[in-house]
Amino acid sequence: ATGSAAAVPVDERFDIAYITPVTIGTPPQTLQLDFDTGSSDLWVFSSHTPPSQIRGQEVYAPNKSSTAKLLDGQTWSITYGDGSASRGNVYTDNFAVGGLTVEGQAVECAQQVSSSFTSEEHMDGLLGLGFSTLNTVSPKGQLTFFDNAKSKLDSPVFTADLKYREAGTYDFGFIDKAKYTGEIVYVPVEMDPGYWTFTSSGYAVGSGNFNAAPISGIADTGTSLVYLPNSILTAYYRQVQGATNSANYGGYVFPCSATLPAFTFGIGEARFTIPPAYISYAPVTEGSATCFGGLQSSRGIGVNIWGDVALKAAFVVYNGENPPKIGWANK
Ligand SMILES: Cc1nn(C)c(C)c1CC(=O)Nc1ccccn1
Repeated sequence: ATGSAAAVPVDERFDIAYITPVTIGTPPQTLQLDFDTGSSDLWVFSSHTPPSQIRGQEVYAPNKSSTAKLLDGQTWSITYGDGSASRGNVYTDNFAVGGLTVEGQAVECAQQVSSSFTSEEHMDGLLGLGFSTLNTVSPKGQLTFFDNAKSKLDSPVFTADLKYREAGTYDFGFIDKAKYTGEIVYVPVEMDPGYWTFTSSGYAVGSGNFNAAPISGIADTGTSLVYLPNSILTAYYRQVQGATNSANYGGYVFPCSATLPAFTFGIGEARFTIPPAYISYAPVTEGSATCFGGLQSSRGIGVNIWGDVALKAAFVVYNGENPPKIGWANK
């Protein structure tokens, strides 16, 4: 079996996140979820979510699905690195992504969501594609959609083809040769503590020379920006007139009119270049002449994160074989 579904920017002006249509239950209920390789819970806005916390999101109503079953006594609670959080109870139901169906998928229903989720009106929940060891359901941890689907997939892989301000694709069970150029370069994945963690071979700022240095980090589709060691950030923003690391805005900002260099990162001998446009992420507030950078410091996070700003510069293969590996190709 295979599946394929669109990854649509939630806000076509800035790629804050990407949403993908899924169907849950019988008859099918369609929701738009943020596919997140940086976490492993599949949770949705639901009929159990307080109406005061819902602002336009679609909700999953298990009581309207003839195939929904409450997982009695199971609860979940997740807090993401940016402080956003949600929690609730758990049902199993039929779940499909782009023609690929899993029966008995654990669907975590939100009974509480934090304000940043309420304000993201087009996002009806998250679909975790990290390793199932990270799943927060207690006392019985649940499997991700990918882990449930894996045995029936033509190949135990999924791919992410995210794009700059336009719809991309998530494919399950196959690698579409039309989506990339050249060769896919694979590097090993360290699956502890449950992220898709790999090591980049180094970086270059603009047309500068390549700094060969191992940079460990996670390939995280659910995080908008790239978070790297401060030494790399200072090397980059030194090249940007008027750039400062602003305590006020919580990161590197610069005049939106500034000329930005590209940023290149290495995967083995291969090189991937993030164009300047991806790094001039967004005005700090609507209409401001100050822009927030797509490259930020990982200081205080504890892990480097290759988020959407980097992922959309490549075609990425998440290979769930044992041992897992991650493949990168230009496109
Ligand atoms: C780990 C981390 N620290 N900081 C500052 C950030 C932004 C992260 C990444 C993060 O929170 N990602 C996320 C958020 C919500 C849903 C899915 N992924």
